[in-house]
Amino acid sequence: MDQNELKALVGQAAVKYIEDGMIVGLGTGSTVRYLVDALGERVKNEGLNIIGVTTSNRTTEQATSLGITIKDLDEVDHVDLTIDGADEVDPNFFGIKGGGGALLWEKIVNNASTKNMWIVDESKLVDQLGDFGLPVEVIPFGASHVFSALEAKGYQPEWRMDGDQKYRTDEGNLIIDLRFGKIADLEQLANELIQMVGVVEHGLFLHRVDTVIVGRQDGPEVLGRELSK
Ligand SMILES: O=C(CO)[C@H](O)[C@H](O)COP(=O)(O)O
Repeated sequence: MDQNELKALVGQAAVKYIEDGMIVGLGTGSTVRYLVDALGERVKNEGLNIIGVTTSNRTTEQATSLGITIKDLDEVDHVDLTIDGADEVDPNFFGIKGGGGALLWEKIVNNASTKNMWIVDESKLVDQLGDFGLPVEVIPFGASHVFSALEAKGYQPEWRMDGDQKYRTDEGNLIIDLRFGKIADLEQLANELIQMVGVVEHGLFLHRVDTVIVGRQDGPEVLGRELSK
């Protein structure tokens, strides 16, 4: 199986954890696209009655086109289960997210959710986080000063680009990718970044996930707390 087939495999495995009546957080990315396709099938064929809360405008567009009911996070009082992708996952289920630029809404929906599941192909599993790079979302006002401060710390920042323009998140913010390789102290870096004025969020997701479904050549492997299905 190639990487896309492994992504499809975990998307289809994860949809089985969605139960009638749930409020479901829907992540962003190419792996989650397969999940949303499979969820659309269940809504259409089984009459599954769920409410989705999305983490990006992209996911909202896909889900609504498939007949999935979507509400804003502020219209619901809780989220039962959020299923999202990730860019790197370590043995503690700590991860890096934001490769698709949706890290801020993803972290907010994750935080509102009773249970969180990640779906990844096996290439995303690493011993130590960092080689992917670490996305940091900053507000546009004064962003070059945040960039310079990150440069001065030796974090090798790069602007996330969209063609010849700086990439804009759904929230209208900018993303700076840090490229300094493996991260020695995750908690320390997470605290340091979130305290920088102008930084809105970073892509380190620590202590945030219960279950990871990994797409392997011999089938999906469920790691961590098995959620009922
Ligand atoms: O964090 C994300 C978007 O902000 C994605 O979940 C992450 O980039 C994984 O994407 P993909 O499933 O396309 O590999």
